[in-house]
Amino acid sequence: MTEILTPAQMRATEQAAIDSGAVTGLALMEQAGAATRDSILSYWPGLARDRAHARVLCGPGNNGGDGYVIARLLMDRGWKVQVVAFGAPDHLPPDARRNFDRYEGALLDGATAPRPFEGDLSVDAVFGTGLSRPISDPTICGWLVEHDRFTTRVGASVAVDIPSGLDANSGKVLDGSACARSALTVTFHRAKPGHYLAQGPDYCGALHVAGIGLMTFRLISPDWLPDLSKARLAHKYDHGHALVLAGGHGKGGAARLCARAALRTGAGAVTLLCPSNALTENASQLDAIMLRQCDSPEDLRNCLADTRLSSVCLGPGLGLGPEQAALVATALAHGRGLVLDADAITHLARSPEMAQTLHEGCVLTPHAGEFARLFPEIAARLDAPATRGPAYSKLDATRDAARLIGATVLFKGPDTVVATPNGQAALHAACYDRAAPWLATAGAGDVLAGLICGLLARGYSPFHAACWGAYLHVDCARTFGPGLTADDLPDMLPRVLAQLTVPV
Ligand SMILES: NC(=O)C1=CN([C@@H]2O[C@H](COP(=O)(O)OP(=O)(O)OC[C@H]3O[C@@H](n4cnc5c(N)ncnc54)[C@H](OP(=O)(O)O)[C@@H]3O)[C@@H](O)[C@H]2O)[C@@H](O)CC1
Ligand SMILES: [K+]
Repeated sequence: MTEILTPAQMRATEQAAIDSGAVTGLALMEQAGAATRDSILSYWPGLARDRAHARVLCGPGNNGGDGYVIARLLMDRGWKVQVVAFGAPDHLPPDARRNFDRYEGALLDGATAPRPFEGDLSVDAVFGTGLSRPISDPTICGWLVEHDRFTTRVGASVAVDIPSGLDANSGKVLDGSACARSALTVTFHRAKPGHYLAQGPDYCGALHVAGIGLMTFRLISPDWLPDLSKARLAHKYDHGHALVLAGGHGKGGAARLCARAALRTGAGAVTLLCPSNALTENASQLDAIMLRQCDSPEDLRNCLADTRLSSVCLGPGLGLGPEQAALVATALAHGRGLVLDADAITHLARSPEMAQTLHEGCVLTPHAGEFARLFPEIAARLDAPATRGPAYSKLDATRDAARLIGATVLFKGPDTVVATPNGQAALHAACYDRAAPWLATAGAGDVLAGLICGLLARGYSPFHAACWGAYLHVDCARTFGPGLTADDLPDMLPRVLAQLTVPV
């Protein structure tokens, strides 16, 4: 089911997120602008290559504010940009005014700017969901006619949130109003009824719905999982290559469990890296998983130089010495999709400098004890008795932790919560018909880290890899049932995936 929101519901959602402190209006506006830029670049790859010339029509409200962000972000990519501004800057709402001030490109007055525009892309950021009456101002009407003609003449045109003049609630052009067609409309968080009703589709062209980091908590459920089938004609490296670091001699079990899980998710290849003293032990227990020696950060750097490597997992059985701390620091410096579990989390808790190098490609998978070591204040707040409602929840704590540390956090437990630095969050509760008590077994966490690493290798985002890893983990446990040990979990994946993929 795809949810749509009326403009009033959307405003309430934005306001609730802002009031909760999860996000600021300015951050939402930045995300809206960035999402529009990304849609433009993916919809017209030719323009992305050529560093095109864009014109942005900016209105007197926050829709105009989005326009100033888009103008700045396109300029940052080397585009030539001009803004045609409507309304006095002093009357812009605060967030739009901040973005007006941050834009340093050409600024033309609507009354005097030349037209027609001979560039490559026209952006309509005149009015969005705040349209309250028909557009009758002759200057604005003239520019909307110009944008509409550009759509016919040139083709590459974008409406920000909704075509100006179209009512987002009904899809009707307000009586007597000007309204401009675009080739592409980029709306935020959820589509609105007006994108689908009445004249809406004729004016919108194509419709992109883009996330802007609005805090939505969702339950991780099978209807949300993608089809995890492998592409029919793809090469093994098209499905990614995961790297798992193992500890020394006699400590390799956890990393092998992790690597086997990563390979079973469908990653094209998995390599286990271990010190030379553990090569024989690992070689005797691995076949489909490749093995490579790593005795120093230099060895790891050499390995990471292979651009086919798409994700890395560190932590299970890794070890807590300074040599292993250096490996964690080296992996972090490489900026790839990275799962940090177990001992890697302890290294992060010991070194605030290292924690500062976490980036958005990282997923941390702490259990309660590790979470408390890494986020002592947040954990104390979560553990305090709930004396008043609404009480501080594991959802709140995970979201705060992710924002604080700048990486996706999966806070393990029977109630597993996943959150990203921008406030996205999801919950997988292994209770009711998803109860999996047999999952409380040694090594189960290593398998979870491997599932996430495998999904990251396949190209899923940190948030989705973590959410879907949590789901698959519980499904594997439930499929096996009583008597489960961690080694059984990866072997359950074929049956679980068969239920979730479309047969070829
Ligand atoms: N809220 C958020 O956090 C986020 C919001 N976002 C963005 O904000 C948009 C909503 O912004 P908004 O509410 O400021 O409304 P917007 O569409 O810019 O217009 C309002 C202005 O236009 C004026 N006006 C209206 N009709 C008119 C007419 N016919 N002729 C002339 N003037 C007219 C109106 O004047 P007033 O009615 O007050 O006299 C007011 O000055 C939304 O679509 C999305 O793009 C994103 O950044 C994500 C975060
Ligand atoms: K618009």
